[in-house]
Amino acid sequence: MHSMQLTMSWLIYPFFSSLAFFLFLILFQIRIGRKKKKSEYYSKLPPSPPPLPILGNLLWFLPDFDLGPTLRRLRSLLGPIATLHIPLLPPCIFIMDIDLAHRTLVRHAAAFSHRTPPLSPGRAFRIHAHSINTAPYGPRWRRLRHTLAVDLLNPSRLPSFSHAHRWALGSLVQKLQESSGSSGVNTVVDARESFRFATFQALTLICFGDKLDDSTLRRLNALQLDYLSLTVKLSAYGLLPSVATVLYFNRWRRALHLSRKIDELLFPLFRAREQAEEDPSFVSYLDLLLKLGLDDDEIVSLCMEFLNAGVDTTTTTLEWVMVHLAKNQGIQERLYEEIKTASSRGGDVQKIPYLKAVVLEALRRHPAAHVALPHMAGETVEVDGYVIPKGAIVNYALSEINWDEKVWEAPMEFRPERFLGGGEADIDANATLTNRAEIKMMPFGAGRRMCPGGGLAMMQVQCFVASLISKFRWEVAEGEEVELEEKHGLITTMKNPFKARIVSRE
Ligand code: HEM
Repeated sequence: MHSMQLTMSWLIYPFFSSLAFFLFLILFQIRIGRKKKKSEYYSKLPPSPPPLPILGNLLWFLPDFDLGPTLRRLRSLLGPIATLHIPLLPPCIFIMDIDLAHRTLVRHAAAFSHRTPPLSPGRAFRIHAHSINTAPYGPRWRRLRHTLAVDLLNPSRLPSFSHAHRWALGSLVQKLQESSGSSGVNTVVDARESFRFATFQALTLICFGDKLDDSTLRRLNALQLDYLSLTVKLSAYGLLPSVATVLYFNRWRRALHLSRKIDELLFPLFRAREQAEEDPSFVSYLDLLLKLGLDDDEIVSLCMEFLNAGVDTTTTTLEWVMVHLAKNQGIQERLYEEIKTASSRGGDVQKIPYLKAVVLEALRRHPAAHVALPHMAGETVEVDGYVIPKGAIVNYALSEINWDEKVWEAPMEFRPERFLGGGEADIDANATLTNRAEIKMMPFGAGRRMCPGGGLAMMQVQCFVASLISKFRWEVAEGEEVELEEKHGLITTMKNPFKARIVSRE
């Protein structure tokens, strides 16, 4: 009897919840339909594939909601600006061209610097509730962003974080050396896991100001990973929070539990830092946040955003650089020689143009985010004869921009030389990361909402690559194929993690 009841509840529960969901969809569609008819703007929206009744263009995301192929099809069918109609959402505009991206994000900055409202305000999601990326465009966002982008991460302060990179690299290199045999050869290294932990370690020091002990680091790392994977699973909250709470009650409870565990770990760090003596040579993110008069919930949210936004994006960029260096031994040897020469002359390795070019090329070829965080039009704007109405969701397809054949020769090839003098990106490497008129790619976005951590990420990846190349020769593990296939999630990663063979150079 018990098992029968259980089976029935499993059958009935999804049936009624799906029925409720579709009824809601139909009612909502009718409501949107009425509004659309009223609005003259809808006839002037950027082109869209013919929408189906109720489902709109939802089928464009099938079979697996993989945005990469969807954007490519959309661009080849409709050109550099297109609309997709998704049930329950305002029109979703996709911009897939550098010039259009620049005109909207930089020239019409005030209109396009808004964000869509955060997923859900519930307790379980408060970690996302107070962050910079979800903050509405306005004075609070400006104050928080200034704290991160200017007070903490302005270029003149970046060198003060070099001890964080040295600390993390020390552990990483030791781990790699220990795992290599007496011959100095390590057959297979699961690069992603080691890189991720080292990146996480460095960012925790910049964030919290103290070197966390190994057990705290590992606990926080595990909680952060759990929280990120739940965030993906709970993305349905963006559409229908109340339905999602019922459908995914267990996940919602887990998010609540995780969020409490994170508090238990972080609150004592906050109290300890409040008591610590100030060190003018190194100010952490937490030091700055504590001075803003925010409450603990807000500080947890901002610290977790720092880690969530920084760790996996930086790790995946580092992984792609190392994959290409292992695959292209010529590029690796040239880089090694340049690093050796600069070090022997006592020069700053970070300033080697070829090193920067290699990292920029990895960011161009494999942007960690194929689409920037969604922007929202804060006012109605006309672009190239189309109307982007107030409230529309505006998405920037960074991968399509970075791989545009009109801008880049053989865009799918890995050619760091593009970023050197005389190369096709005929602006110096730094300029590609600023708001200059002549941007050719935008792995960090552009305009007022551009990634505030770009400089730190560049510095960290360059520093890690220089050290890893100086200590070891990186090869593709025997019998392993290097596939450049990508997997889309919160960020885009390598589909099959990189298995490397490393040989000590010492
Ligand atoms: C390779 C590493 C990174 C990449 C590729 C990357 C990329 C991006 C992109 C594409 C955006 C969205 C821009 C837009 O919406 O127009 C963004 C936003 C953001 N990133 Fe990064 N990021 C990286 C590292 C970091 C790091 C290290 C931090 C923190 C220290 C960080 C913090 C943020 C924040 C707070 C935002 C939201 C900005 C706002 O809404 O005003 N990112 N990032």
